[in-house]
Amino acid sequence: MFSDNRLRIRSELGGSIEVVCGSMFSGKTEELLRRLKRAQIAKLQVEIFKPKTDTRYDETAVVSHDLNSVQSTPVDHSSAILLYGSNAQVVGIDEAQFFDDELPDVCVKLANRGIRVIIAGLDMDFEGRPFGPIPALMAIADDVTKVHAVCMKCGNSALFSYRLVENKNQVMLGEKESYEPRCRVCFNLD
Ligand SMILES: Nc1ncnc2c1ncn2[C@@H]1O[C@H](COP(=O)(O)OP(=O)(O)O)[C@@H](O)[C@H]1O
Ligand SMILES: Cc1cn([C@H]2C[C@H](O)[C@@H](COP(=O)(O)O)O2)c(=O)[nH]c1=O
Ligand SMILES: [Zn+2]
Repeated sequence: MFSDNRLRIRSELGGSIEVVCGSMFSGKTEELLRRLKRAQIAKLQVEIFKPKTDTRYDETAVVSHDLNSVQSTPVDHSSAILLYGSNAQVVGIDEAQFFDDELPDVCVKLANRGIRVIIAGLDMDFEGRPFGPIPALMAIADDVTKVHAVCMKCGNSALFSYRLVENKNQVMLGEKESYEPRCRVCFNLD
């Protein structure tokens, strides 16, 4: 399991960028919430953001598939995080794949101010293509954690999000009715 001790010490010195990525249902939001909860227990000032467009479970809260949740600030552009996150010691960002291409620069600015930035998002879309700013964030991160779901076809480790409905738009909000996690073999079956 990821240990945040090393990064916590580093963040006191100069901030850091952590990325939690993987397929849908792989536990990205749970892992983000776990790290943020530990920061809150440590009495650090925590601010959480998500894209305004992500209204799937709730307009404002970040909610995991197991319905654990925490209040957040929905923003329509990554630059707003610089403004609203200015007093934070730890900034959490969920569903980061939906943000604009300025998000990596915003995260670097926050980290350079001494802030620990924890980002969760899909690394690949339903076609297995890199999704939004996540690949660029992975490149500049201090630490990248790739989590895996369970393949709904065979039970192996899943890294892809298979879309069950006919829709070719890259962005299509949904959950179990529209997507299932699959391993590489099962993702390429049909
Ligand atoms: N196929 C699956 N593989 C793993 N976890 C699953 C699966 N289907 C449902 N879950 C549930 O989803 C939870 C993870 O939810 P969440 O953290 O919101 O994932 P993510 O943010 O990566 O989509 C798991 O703890 C588990 O209870
Ligand atoms: C693969 C894929 C997913 N989405 C959407 C579907 C969900 O609303 C979110 C992912 O949420 P999770 O917390 O990771 O389960 O993204 C999409 O718009 N396009 C895609 O290709
Ligand atoms: Zn499989």
